[in-house]
Amino acid sequence: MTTVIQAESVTKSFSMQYHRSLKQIVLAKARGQKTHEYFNAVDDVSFTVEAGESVGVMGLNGSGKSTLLKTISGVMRPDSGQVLTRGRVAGLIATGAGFQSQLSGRDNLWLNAAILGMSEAETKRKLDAIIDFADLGKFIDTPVTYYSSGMKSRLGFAVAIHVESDVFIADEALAVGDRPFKRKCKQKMREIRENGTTIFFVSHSPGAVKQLCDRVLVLEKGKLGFDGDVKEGIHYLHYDEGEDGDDDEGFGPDD
Ligand SMILES: Nc1ncnc2c1ncn2[C@@H]1O[C@H](COP(=O)(O)OP(=O)(O)OP(=O)(O)O)[C@@H](O)[C@H]1O
Repeated sequence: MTTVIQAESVTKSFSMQYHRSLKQIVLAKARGQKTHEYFNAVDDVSFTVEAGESVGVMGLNGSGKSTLLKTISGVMRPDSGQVLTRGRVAGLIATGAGFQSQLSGRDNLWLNAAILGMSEAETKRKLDAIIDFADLGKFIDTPVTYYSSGMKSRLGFAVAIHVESDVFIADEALAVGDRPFKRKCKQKMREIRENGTTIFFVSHSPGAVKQLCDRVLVLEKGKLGFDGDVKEGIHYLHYDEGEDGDDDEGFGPDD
């Protein structure tokens, strides 16, 4: 087995600001009050992912999922611990990250492809497929500044999903497209998985995680609370109770 992601005691902390203006900060300091506090968004998280595994990352809002994803993609550095990855890591970390709003969708496609490490030849080869996947019609040649958030998401995802990668990482919260688009993304992610690409997928949707993943990590206030079987992980989170057990959010179950 080949390890493609190795996270060792990964910790990322942020500061929580209590005041917005300089005046408030100065007043608070003069009164001897705290102006900010540090907290661990990701707290001493360790795990390994083997090549070909499809791992879901679940947890309540603010539990550190996106932050963990960013440390794996290299967008953020852990404050302590380390993340080692093998091969090309690509995916959707932030909708429209790196988009230049005054440039057209087509120009941004080239730009985004370059940012994600695609060569000119690779982008040329896949251009039609990416444009076809984004399905933005004439809007592909209008400035991105006029795009809706869903349209940006379509373009970002279309590029990311066509990058040949060893590890594909995706934050489902960023796939804000409409239902047919989500269905298309889900199908594409299944294909990627069948091709043997390792998947690291942040989701709130038990249905999507059950369909796409063979293992789940559950984060709790930045700590790794569970690592193992998908059904057990969903049960650990109590996401299998009540009506939400088989939701159709995100890339959820087939329609
Ligand atoms: N750049 C930042 N600066 C300060 N705090 C941040 C930053 N990014 C995230 N946080 C904080 O870190 C914590 C974890 O955030 P994160 O986005 O990783 O959570 P999440 O599990 O992905 O949440 P959600 O399910 O709501 O998307 C939150 O308390 C958030 O406010």
